[in-house]
Amino acid sequence: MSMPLTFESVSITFGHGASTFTAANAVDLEVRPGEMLGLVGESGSGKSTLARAAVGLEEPASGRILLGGTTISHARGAAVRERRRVQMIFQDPQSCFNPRRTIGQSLDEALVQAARREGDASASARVRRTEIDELLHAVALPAGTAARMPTQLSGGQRQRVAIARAIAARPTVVLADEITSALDVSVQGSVLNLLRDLQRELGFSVLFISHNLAVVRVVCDRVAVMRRGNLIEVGDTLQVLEQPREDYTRELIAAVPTL
Ligand SMILES: Nc1ncnc2c1ncn2[C@@H]1O[C@H](COP(=O)(O)OP(=O)(O)OP(=O)(O)O)[C@@H](O)[C@H]1O
Repeated sequence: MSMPLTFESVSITFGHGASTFTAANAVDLEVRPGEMLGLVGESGSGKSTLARAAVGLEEPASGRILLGGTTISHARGAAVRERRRVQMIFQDPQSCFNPRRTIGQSLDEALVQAARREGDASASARVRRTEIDELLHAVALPAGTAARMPTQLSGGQRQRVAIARAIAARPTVVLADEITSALDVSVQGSVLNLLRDLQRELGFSVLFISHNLAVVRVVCDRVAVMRRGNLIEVGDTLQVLEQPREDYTRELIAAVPTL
């Protein structure tokens, strides 16, 4: 199902009173159906915080986040199930798996949740086992991976499983937060290609958070630039990277020798 993910004047703060820190300041941003939108900006500019709010890990102090017509920030009940159409993949794939569950159990849980949300009768365990094999195949891992524990996998393998789990949730939007920066350079490209191939095949949109402007240039349709909690520029990738409107964007680009 293709729907935009919309941030409407979203502010996110940490702390209280005089020590209140604004990590996101009235951000308006739309991730359009099917696109790959890059989100760039220096460390601490609020990129992760914004993404985390879309999956309920932070709560906006004001503004709201919508998926299609449904408000998914401050979500309760049915809206929480809707929000699972937004899936986040983190930099460190180690931390987001239950260490006591096999990979197969984690994928199974995502399949069951998605089936419930869609109102499908949850398929039998045998059918789900086949689906798990297919998911692992889609991310180029052997079926035997299902029986393994997260700690028994390499970083690159775990990140493939994280992608498989996101896909199992039948996502409308995938938030990819620095998903290759903890990986060995030799496997970064294959994980990125995998995400892009699956996006094309399944049609979800991606918010691609990255410090690597060279990669953003290759994979993203549009780019949004954040600075100190403010969204300062958004546009087509080539326009933003070749004819930036903001000095800050120009400085960001100048700091990357490979461009
Ligand atoms: N739980 C928290 N409590 C207090 N401050 C926080 C918390 N989470 C984030 N921040 C602050 O909010 C700001 C934005 O952080 P965020 O992680 O969103 O930045 P980022 O742009 O994703 O940075 P990076 O590129 O380094 O990941 C930072 O100054 C950070 O210190």
